[in-house]
Amino acid sequence: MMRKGIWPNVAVFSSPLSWFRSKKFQRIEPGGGEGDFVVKNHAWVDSMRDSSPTRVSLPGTGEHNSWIVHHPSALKTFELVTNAAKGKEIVIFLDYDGTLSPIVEDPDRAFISSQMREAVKEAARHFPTAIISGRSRDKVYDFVKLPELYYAGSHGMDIRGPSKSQLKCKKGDERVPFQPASEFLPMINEVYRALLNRTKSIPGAKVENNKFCLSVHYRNVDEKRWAALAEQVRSVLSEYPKLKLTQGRKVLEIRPIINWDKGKALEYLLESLGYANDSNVLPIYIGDDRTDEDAFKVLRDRGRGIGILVSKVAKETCASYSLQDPPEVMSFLMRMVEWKRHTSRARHRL
Ligand SMILES: O=P(O)(O)OC[C@H]1O[C@H](O[C@H]2O[C@H](CO)[C@@H](O)[C@H](O)[C@H]2O)[C@H](O)[C@@H](O)[C@@H]1O
Repeated sequence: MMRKGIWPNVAVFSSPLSWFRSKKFQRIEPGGGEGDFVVKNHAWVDSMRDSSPTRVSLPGTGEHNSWIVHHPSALKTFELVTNAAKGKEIVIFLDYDGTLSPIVEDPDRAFISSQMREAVKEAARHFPTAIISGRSRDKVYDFVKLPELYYAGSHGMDIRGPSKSQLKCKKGDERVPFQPASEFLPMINEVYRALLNRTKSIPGAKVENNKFCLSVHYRNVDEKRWAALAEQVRSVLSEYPKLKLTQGRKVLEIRPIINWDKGKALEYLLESLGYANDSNVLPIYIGDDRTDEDAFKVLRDRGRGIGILVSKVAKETCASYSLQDPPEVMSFLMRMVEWKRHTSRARHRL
């Protein structure tokens, strides 16, 4: 199942379901010697190709059917969700790309629809709601434009609460962002410039500065040039042992080696909201990408909370439910709001 990867300490998997079987694939530590870069057999191309979920088992296949039994649709089994939510304070966590907005070719044009914005706005009127994204906090805010939300940008390394909200952060002034990787800012900017320079000759490559982390996109790079792009990234990173590489959907993500991820951000936000060890709270996390697995895992390990993977195809995941795509995420949010209104009205009638 598992093959030697392109990057030092990264595994490459022969089937998409095996992506998630080891955490090793997500944690790609730079700094390995030239010999660690396994160019032979083009294993690295497989790794980059595997980050696209189009090669996985599709609905209707046996593999998908058995997967859906273990990760049922959160819409089709909505009652299971509301049964778990009865009498609990719900907190909603949302990923951005692939969850609130569809995956598109140009990362700068991954707009949220006005209907989705409205659904998120309504959700935030009834439940504390946060967006946890790999993008910079400012960029995700520019897309979503809802001041009433919590935003965690740079994979949770830049967290800020709503400016005008009745929600109170227990950790003090919610308007001061929490930035556990602030010391890495100069290094990230330096690496951003180096990557811009080293990848400019590769048509379609795009380097995105997400403030405390960077993305190198290869969605629009001819597959024949992926090797060249990977080599440039590897070579830059080999000079920065305090940075590591992870992979998302046709993107190489570079970030500081600190013990912080979307799962830690979720815990931080729950604590800030005063729900640290509260058995009366039910966090719901919805996301589509590998980095969201850190948050799903936190919920699974706590034994409280609901993880929902956005995917049309079977993938190994720590989430317990699934939704197919952003339109289904929107329907789910609207049903949560409808359910909340209904239960509040019923309570008032008592
Ligand atoms: O945590 P997320 O909010 O899901 O951010 C993860 C990455 O999302 C963006 O890239 C992805 O979406 C793009 C637009 O649809 C797509 O073109 C790209 O191929 C995807 O990887 C964002 O641009 C990255 O910086 C984030 O790391």
